This record gives sequence, structure tokens and C-alpha cells, in this order.
Amino acid sequence: MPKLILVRHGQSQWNLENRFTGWWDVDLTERGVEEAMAAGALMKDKGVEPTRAFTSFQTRAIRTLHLALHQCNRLWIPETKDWRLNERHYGGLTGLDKQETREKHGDEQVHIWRRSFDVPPPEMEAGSKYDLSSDPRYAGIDIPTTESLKLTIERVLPYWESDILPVLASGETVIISAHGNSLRALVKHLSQISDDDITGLEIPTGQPIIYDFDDGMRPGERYYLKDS
Ligand SMILES: O=C(O)[C@H](O)COP(=O)(O)O
Repeated sequence: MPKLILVRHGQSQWNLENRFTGWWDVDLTERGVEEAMAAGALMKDKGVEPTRAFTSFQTRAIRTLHLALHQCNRLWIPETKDWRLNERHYGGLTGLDKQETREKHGDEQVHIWRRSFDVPPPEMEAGSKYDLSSDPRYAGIDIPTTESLKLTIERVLPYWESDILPVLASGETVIISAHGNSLRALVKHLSQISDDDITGLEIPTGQPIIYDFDDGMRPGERYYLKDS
């Protein structure tokens, strides 16, 4: 039975500092490293052995994948990186302190920017110090200036369907190491969560989520590996 493992990267430096991160490439904290290693140890304990890996272009997700795979002796499996698994682009909020932004714009506005389905944050201005257009990893990619969850879904889902689902359907155990909102995009689709209800879904760091697929490639109920 094909099995899908979703893991959000461990705590990042800007998770710790409570700053909007999006596409900005911050590394894991010590705690993030421990969370990633614990995710791998849990996979090993539970006998869940990934055979194919997918991740984003962002260090925190790539390192989480490697730390977890190292713990379960699976660093050798084929892995694919793609920008379409990146975190949603936080636009002009990138780098800002989340609490200070609440104090400036109000709790409700910040909640809308963070969790609404289709209201994107303000766009990143040209020339921002967080502009990634000269970053070689994004050469040839039309970098967004901001993304709502809806816009994130519009790039995550086509990639899921074209590149990940066929691998899963061939019987592989697939691990995706990605981000809070790129994984919310995927979970929304797989668990058929409505546009309204998705606002309440949070994905914790470093906690493997599992979907078992049936022969018709229909996903079962999602569950946390720690609870199985
Ligand atoms: O990009 C970020 O800041 C985080 O990874 C996710 O942030 P959020 O919880 O505000 O969506």
C-alpha cells in the first residue's frame, strides 16, 4: 500500500524569532535539528522506511529531510528538490516581526494575511533586501511577489499531480519535507478540507503526518506517526 509521509521542517531561526519567513532561506535552530532527528528516529521505530524523497529549494526543509533520513538509515534514497514545494511567499511581510506587525496592523488583519484562503499579504517591493531575483537557485523561475494559500495551491498541486503522485502510485513510500503552508496546501487537497475550514489547520514542526493510499490511489485518513 503506497504510503505518504509529510514533514514540516524543524524549528527555524525565524520561527524562533517570530518573523515572517516565506521564501527567505533561514536555517534550523538547535531545537529544529533535534526535531528533525526525532522525526527520523520515530520513522525507524515505527518501521516506516521512505524509498523516495521530495523537498523544496529551502535549507530548512532540505536539512530536515537529511537529518531525518540519516536517523533511519535512508540517506541513500533518491531525492528531488523543487521550488514548487517552497513555503508560500510572504511578500512585503518577509522579515517582519509577527508581534510588531500585529501591533501595527491589528490582530485581525494579521490573521487574515496568515490564515485566510485567498487574501495575499502586501507585495514585496522591488529592491527589497529580501528580493531573491539574483539568487541562482531561482534562475529561470518567475518568483512571486506575494502568495495567498490559494496561489500556493496553484503551484503545489500541479507538481503533486505531475511528479509526486505517479511515484507514489508505483508503490513507493514517499517522504515530502516541506513547509507549514505548502503542506497545508497538500493536506487541504488530500483531506478535502473546505476553504473556510483550512484557516484552522496548523502543521507542527518536525512531526511526521501519514496518509495510506488504497489501490485506487485514494488517501485514507491522515494521522500523526507518533499516534500510530
Ligand atoms: O513563513 C513563515 O513565516 C512560516 O514558515 C509560516 O508562517 P505562518 O505560520 O505565519 O503561516
